Amino acid sequence: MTAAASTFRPWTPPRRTERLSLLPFLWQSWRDPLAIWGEAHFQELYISGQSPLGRSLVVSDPAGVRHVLTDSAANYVKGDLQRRVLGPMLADGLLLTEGEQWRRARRIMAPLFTPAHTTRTVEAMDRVCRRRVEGWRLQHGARVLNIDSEMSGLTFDILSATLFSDDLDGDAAGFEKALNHFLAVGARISPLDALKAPDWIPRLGRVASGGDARFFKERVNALVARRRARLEQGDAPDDLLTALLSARDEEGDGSGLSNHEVASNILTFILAGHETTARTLGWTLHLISRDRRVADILKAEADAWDRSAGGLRDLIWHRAVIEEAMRLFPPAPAMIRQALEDDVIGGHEVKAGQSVLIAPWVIHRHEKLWAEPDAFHPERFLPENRKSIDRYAWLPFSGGPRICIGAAFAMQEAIIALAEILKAAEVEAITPVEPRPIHQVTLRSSRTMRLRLRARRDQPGA
Ligand code: HEM
Repeated sequence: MTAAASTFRPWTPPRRTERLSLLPFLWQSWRDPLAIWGEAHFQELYISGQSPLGRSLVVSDPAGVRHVLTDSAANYVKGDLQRRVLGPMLADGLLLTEGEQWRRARRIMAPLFTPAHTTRTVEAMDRVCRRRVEGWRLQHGARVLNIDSEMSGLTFDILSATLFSDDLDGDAAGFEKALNHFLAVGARISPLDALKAPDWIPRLGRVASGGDARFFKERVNALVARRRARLEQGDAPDDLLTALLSARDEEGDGSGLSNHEVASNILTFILAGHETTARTLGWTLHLISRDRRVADILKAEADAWDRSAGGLRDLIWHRAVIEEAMRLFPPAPAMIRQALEDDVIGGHEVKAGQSVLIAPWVIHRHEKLWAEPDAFHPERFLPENRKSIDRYAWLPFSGGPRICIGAAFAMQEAIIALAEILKAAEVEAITPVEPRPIHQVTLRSSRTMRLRLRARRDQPGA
């Protein structure tokens, strides 16, 4: 690392030094699972033990992670917990299905998310980003923005424009409200889930958020039905929804996705795609607001970008800063897998049915895997340094066959959004108190993140 490298260290939650007994464990799992991690998790590559959830193995060794996610992926399923938490919304979408149902849907959808296919959306993404930045009217003075809601609105608008040509009934604000309520109330790990209580015992959070799930389902079902009708009339727009409805399982029996499958996947894209990218942008802007040197490098790079798809390749600092932000603040902080059969991972026995935890939050800040793990050093991800990072030590998008299908889409979107913001604005902190991460399905800020955006005065003609 160069002498001039940044040394900003974002606020890091305190780490436990003692074991949690059952009740505090259940309380923390519900309130904020980040508080469960202890000092040892960031020092040991395997932690096996009897947790209140039963026997589990926390795997942070890149070789062990590779074993679970890739080499022996067929032996590890997602398990009940994720399905119980997200099932009410996403039951038959790609994120939660398993076996042949998942394989067939992934085969059909994979060609729509390749980097080459994603490049076709650059212009639409850029249009949406410019519209949002112009809407801030920075020329009339600096503005303090609610970054959480601005970034959620932005990534929702991008999905809406690129996936379904803005054809979804209802405004972004309505969706954001329902989504926030669902994440804050419905999608928590209920102590009853953790204790594997039967489904007929109602979970309060899920009952309270039933309206959110209905709101989403009704809108998306109507969208799919409308589009199917337009396809039959021959006037459907050329976007991802049309592609989803037209795609066929060429390697299989040639059939397509049902309306229900398409609706479940649109909901999955909205939930898995817009919230994660919004949080990535929020944490990235927070880091930039605290590091003037990095901000200056990014502004120069953004100014040089001609808004072309080809020019995105030159935004190497943009990519590096976003990747470093996702290392420090992984939008999906933990993944759970359940072993189907007995196995051994890195010398540790795993019994059939046992849970295996892979936590990017822990792996990305592990003392054995990173130099200065809690410091913001985007240089790590510059092309000349990146090759020394183990593929399985940096997993914001997971790995193996169940790797995020939207990874190229999300990176492209985040880079464009950041470049458009920095072409126009300085990003400034408004208080020395930093936002604190909390794990609520995604890694969010425990209090609303606010930053000041000021029109840049150093641009030609400013
Ligand atoms: C920064 C943004 C994003 C992050 C950090 C992220 C992260 C992840 C992770 C970690 C997984 C694996 C979950 C697991 O194995 O338990 C995943 C899966 C998935 N993601 Fe993303 N994601 C992002 C953006 C997107 C976008 C933009 C889309 C769609 C437009 C998307 C759609 C999906 C889908 C459908 C899956 C399930 C894939 C499968 O199981 O085959 N994600 N994502």
